[in-house]
Amino acid sequence: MNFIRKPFGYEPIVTKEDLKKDNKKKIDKPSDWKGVLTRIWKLVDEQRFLLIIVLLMVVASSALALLGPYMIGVIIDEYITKAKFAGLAKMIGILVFVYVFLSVTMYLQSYWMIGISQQTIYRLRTGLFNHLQKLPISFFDKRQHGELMSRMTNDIENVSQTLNSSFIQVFSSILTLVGTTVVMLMLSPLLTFITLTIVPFMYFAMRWITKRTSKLFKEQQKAVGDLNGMIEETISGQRIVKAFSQESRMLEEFSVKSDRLKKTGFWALIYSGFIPKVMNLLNNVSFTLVAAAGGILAFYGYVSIGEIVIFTEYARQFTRPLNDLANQFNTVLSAIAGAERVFAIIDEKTEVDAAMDNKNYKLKGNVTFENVTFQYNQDEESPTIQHVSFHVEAGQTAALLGATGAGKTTIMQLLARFYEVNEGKILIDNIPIDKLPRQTLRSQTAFVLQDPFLFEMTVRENIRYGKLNATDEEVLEAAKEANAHEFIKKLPNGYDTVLTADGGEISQGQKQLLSIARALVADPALLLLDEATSSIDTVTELKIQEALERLMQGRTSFVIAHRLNTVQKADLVFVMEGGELVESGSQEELVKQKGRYYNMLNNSKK
Ligand SMILES: Nc1ncnc2c1ncn2[C@@H]1O[C@H](COP(=O)(O)OP(=O)(O)OP(=O)(O)O)[C@@H](O)[C@H]1O
Repeated sequence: MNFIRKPFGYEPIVTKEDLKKDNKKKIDKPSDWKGVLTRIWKLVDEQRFLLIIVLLMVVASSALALLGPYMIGVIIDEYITKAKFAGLAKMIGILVFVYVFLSVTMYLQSYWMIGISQQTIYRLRTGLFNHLQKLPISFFDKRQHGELMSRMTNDIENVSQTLNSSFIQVFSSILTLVGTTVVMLMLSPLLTFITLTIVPFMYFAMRWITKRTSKLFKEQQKAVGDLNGMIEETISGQRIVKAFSQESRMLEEFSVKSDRLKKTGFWALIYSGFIPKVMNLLNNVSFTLVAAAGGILAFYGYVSIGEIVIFTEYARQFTRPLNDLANQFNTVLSAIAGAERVFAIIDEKTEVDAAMDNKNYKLKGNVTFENVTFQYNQDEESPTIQHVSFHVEAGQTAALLGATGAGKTTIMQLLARFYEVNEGKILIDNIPIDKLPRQTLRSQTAFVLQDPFLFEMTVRENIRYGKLNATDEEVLEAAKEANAHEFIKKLPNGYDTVLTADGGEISQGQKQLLSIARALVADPALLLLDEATSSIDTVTELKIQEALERLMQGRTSFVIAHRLNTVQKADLVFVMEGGELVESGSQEELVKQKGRYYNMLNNSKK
């Protein structure tokens, strides 16, 4: 049976069964909250002095919040009912001062706490980003980009929000609760008992509501995530949507998701809207009870009118921190869980270079593979690369051939030390690759990929990405050599044209030319090229060929070749099959062997 009835034609969202299930699952909880809190504390503790001031401010504001109502009671009993108007003005003056001072302390505590939390978050965020930069490619292989983005944004934001407000709120709520109870007990245990009778009702009412709202808010978040995912996909895949005339189907799908969001949003707001109303109702009941019981007690002389006023004020103050604590509980837990996920990434092992002896080594470019075997995942049945051995002299060009999935890209990735080999050795200039610091190796290696990645910055900066300290002249020179200068000149702002992310407004061929210019600026000893397969017009293709030939001159180059022309110009040809190097040698040697390369050659001529 559905739990929520159906006004306004909206379908019920939460059922009793859902709530039962949800109770079992519970919310996003950290597994080691003590460890996480200790680490957050270490970050916050860097600003210990400011933190102590904030805590003193919280103590001061909680005390002032207690003092205000107490003074009102005293003013009524000692001045108004006794008609002592002479000292009244002074007392009112002090009372005003107390409330002004209360506001000042509250403002200052949140001002300084926001400072502390922003500084803490800044360090956490920078630490996380810094760490991400040092993680091996294999780490990124295993994770979805969206998930990592969520760590960088949502989880960090969650921790930030909690530090901003929850820290002060939890501390001041506890102080207010304890302080109010103590003072109330001192004034009248009986009225205190009457005031506290409201607490269990409040607890059960809040539990009833939050059980439903937390489920609904989670549903709403999921619906928002689904909808955003779909919007992102539809916008980035707009060409495909249009090409396959899928607009109406996308619209239908969108309507379903959007409708789901409308319904969950409706119920989430309806239920959360109950909270202040129920609290208000219970407050008023408490107020009435205290006023009625207090009136009777006052009639018999057990309490004064001033004390009743103090009690009614305290009764009101009492419910707020209770409510705050209940609200903060889940927020704090989910922030700790978020922080735990952030710390889990920070604890991931980075790429460490054991040896730094060859830090300034200048590569010549002799490359040797000695019986190399490599596997991306240890649980896979057979290795991706098996017993591969070859030698390429400095300055030579080696063409890699083979069907899709044969392992050509993997050879390149191993050469850039994106992954470590499982067996065998890779030597560069006779130095084992793991004795060359990655930075030294990669700064002298350039990749030119089929679909080069361009950043959302100017053309000039995109080229300079290969060597950050390159002068404008060097960039210009590289662009000219890469045959890119002509088209760059025609862009709206020439070299200062800002490209959209991934160079959406320039052609595939032009992207290639830019990436060749980028490689030329870097002046690498080792070149790793993946020739474009996409059809590029003959003029651009010739330009690319010419630029590549210039780029390859005097450098050791590995080319995943898709054109016969490229293969024929190579000094060595490697044929890969199922992760093995099945043929290797010069053109002539392989033709003579009449093996796979020979067959490929004949097939391409047909
Ligand atoms: N990051 C990775 N994690 C796990 N397996 C991978 C990874 N990258 C590639 N592989 C697998 O390794 C094998 C070799 O892939 P590789 O990309 O080296 O082939 P390729 O010869 O370059 O193919 P293509 O010409 O299609 O690019 C494939 O079976 C592929 O699925």
